Amino acid sequence: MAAQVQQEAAVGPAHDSVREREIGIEQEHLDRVYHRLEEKIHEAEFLMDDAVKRGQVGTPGALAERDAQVYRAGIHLNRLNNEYEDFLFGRIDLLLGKDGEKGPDGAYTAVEPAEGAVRDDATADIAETLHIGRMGVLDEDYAPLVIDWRAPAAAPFYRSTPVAPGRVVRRRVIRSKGRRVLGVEDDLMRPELTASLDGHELAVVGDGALMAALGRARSHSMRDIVSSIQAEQDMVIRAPAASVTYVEGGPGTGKTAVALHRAAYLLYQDRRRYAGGILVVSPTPLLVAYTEGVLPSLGEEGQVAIRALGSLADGMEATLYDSPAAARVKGSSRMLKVLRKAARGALERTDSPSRLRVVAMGRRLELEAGELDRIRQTALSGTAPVNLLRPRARKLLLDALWARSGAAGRHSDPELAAELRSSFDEDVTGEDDFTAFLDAWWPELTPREVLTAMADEKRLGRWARRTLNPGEVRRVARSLRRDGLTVHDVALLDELHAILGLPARPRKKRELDPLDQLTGLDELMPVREESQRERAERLARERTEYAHVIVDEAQDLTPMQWRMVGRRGRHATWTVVGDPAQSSWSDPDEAAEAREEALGTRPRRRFTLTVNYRNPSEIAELAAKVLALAMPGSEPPSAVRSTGVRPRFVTTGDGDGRGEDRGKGALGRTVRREAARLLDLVDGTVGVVVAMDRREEAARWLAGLGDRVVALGSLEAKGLEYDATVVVSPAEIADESPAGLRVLYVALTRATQQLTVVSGERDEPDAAGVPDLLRD
Ligand SMILES: Nc1ncnc2c1ncn2[C@@H]1O[C@H](COP(=O)(O)OP(=O)(O)OP(=O)(O)O)[C@@H](O)[C@H]1O
Repeated sequence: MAAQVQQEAAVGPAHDSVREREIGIEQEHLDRVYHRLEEKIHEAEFLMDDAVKRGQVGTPGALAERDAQVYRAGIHLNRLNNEYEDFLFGRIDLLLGKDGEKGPDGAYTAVEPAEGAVRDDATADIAETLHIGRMGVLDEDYAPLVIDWRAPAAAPFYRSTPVAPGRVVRRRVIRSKGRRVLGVEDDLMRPELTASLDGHELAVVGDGALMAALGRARSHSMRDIVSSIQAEQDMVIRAPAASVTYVEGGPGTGKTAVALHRAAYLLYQDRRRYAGGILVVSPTPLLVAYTEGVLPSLGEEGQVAIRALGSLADGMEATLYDSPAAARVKGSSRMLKVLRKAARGALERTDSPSRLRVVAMGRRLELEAGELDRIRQTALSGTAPVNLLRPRARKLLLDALWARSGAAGRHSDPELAAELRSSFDEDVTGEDDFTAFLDAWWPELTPREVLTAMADEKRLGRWARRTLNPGEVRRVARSLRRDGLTVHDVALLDELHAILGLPARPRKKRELDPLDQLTGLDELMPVREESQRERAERLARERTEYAHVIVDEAQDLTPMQWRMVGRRGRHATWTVVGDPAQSSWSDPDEAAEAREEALGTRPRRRFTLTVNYRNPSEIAELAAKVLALAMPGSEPPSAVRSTGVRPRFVTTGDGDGRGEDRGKGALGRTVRREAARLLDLVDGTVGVVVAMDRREEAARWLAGLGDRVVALGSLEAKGLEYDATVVVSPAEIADESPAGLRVLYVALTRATQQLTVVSGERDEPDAAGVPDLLRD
């Protein structure tokens, strides 16, 4: 709601000369900021040069000094070389604060105005002006030229509203590119006041920065929202990192944007604590690619790993999808029982030896199949990791052979008996036959081997008895016989990794670097052989646990995926963002249970986001009809703007359909024509969303239309957005799976400007082309 209130409060078109003057004022400030930055660059370059010279001395003292200098200079250079758009983007003009105390960033700390700051005749003086930007800059007297957007002093820029203005009189968004100020947009938080700054009345320019941001064309990369974060979003971004922060909100409420800004905020707050890494879990590689530019634009990348669910486990990169029926079984927590049995059962391979023969102390000893089986079962009792049980199995084999040898009763003196036994063990284990037997009979299993064994329907049927029904066994076994890994296989492999207890892979030896001793700070260094990105990648590969875990689109994680993610944040704090109404998982209750288990007993702090910043109201209203079917009684978020353009409905039919184009291939031709039409109407991207098994076909329909348009399966559309979308056959999408209506709700909420719905016959369109599912 905050956004709407602010929009109404914006004061309309100011005179052009006022606008020019205000832009000039901000330009002067930006010039000062750059001047100061240049001084810092010179200082940094000097420090770097000097440090290199000192480094040549080579004494330990000089080395430590060099480290500290290089480190400080590196921070400056690294940041200054990243000249982002909107380096400086905000300004607040404030009334005198209550207590007149200043915080470490040089700004007054009071949130509320001092008594008497507003005079009886509703006039007031501006006592403090703060500029907000991507990083803090102090002038030569340590007064703030720019406040970092994450600093406490910047909070009123985001939090202040006309209902609760605090000290803020005017909130200004400044648009700049490099060194040039392009525009300013003001919101008055205290419109009833006549406020003066340096003896002049405060000017008000523009008609709303938020609307300008929302109306911008979309590209294939998400933009940061640092200059227009809304109050309810800011509450989430700055929530303390204790325990679990849980955020719900409908489509387009900014959950993904908020989650990413929160990562940047947490790093700013406590960089040392988050040296342990922040993991952002995303549902698809497409969403990872879409969002991965946001953190670098906020000046953060080294410590944050954004991973798709299919790439979360070591070295895997799964992009294939299972059929909904197979996915439903593979994602279910029932698989845990099956995997435990499979991990044990997979020890019995077709080439497993059925007898053990050794010669010890001059005697030929033998263990038969029955005895070996019994030993295996004894060794496997309990829940210890299978690969770690090999020493126990080895010991049991030796016990059995010892019993066969008849030597057990030979000595009554315990010391002599122990000596004899130990030389017996040495004798046996020194034999190549014994080692070869052990390797074949108790091989060290890998998760892949076990998963491959599960592709055998008969064996899987045995391991899944009383857990899965025969139809489910068939589906899982068949899906595992396919080439390539599916996204759901990755969670199974990760679980098997835990069940088997593979010894950790030896870490690659790294050269000793004295800079590494500056824990958690070294990723800021620019002058290194390894780039920040490479380092982040390497750390992410080596890292198995994180200090903070952010789960995006949390409603979609299956129980098995929750277990996988949970293992990466056993000692972490969490931010979990999602929308139950968009869940593509068939059994939300089962997933909720697994989520609760992964998050443990940590206290939860809950937030709800209520404003849809993506869809115009015309599209949001249509989507709400599907929401009412998918989750009766749930409230859609309220759309913040309207475009006046209603969704367009087009019918078609292969064969003898009722659409304009009825011949064979009519659907493809129609979709292509509609996509081309939208490409003409919008400047940015167009997404064509189809049922999952039409993906390849749809890519062919769009061939040659250029890279502003993409074809997507319904599940791939998750979290993404486009200027315009074509949703193809709502009925096909809804019928795909038990969660089909919720998936359709996702598909219908991807557009920022225009939506076209193309129906086939299955959609039963009415005379106006509106499909059955989208009618009142
Ligand atoms: N305060 C804001 N200022 C400007 N743009 C915003 C703001 N909040 C959100 N947006 C924009 O709205 C769009 C939707 O945001 P986002 O993708 O984070 O929503 P979401 O809640 O994750 O949606 P979904 O549930 O559909 O995935 C994005 O383009 C985002 O940049």
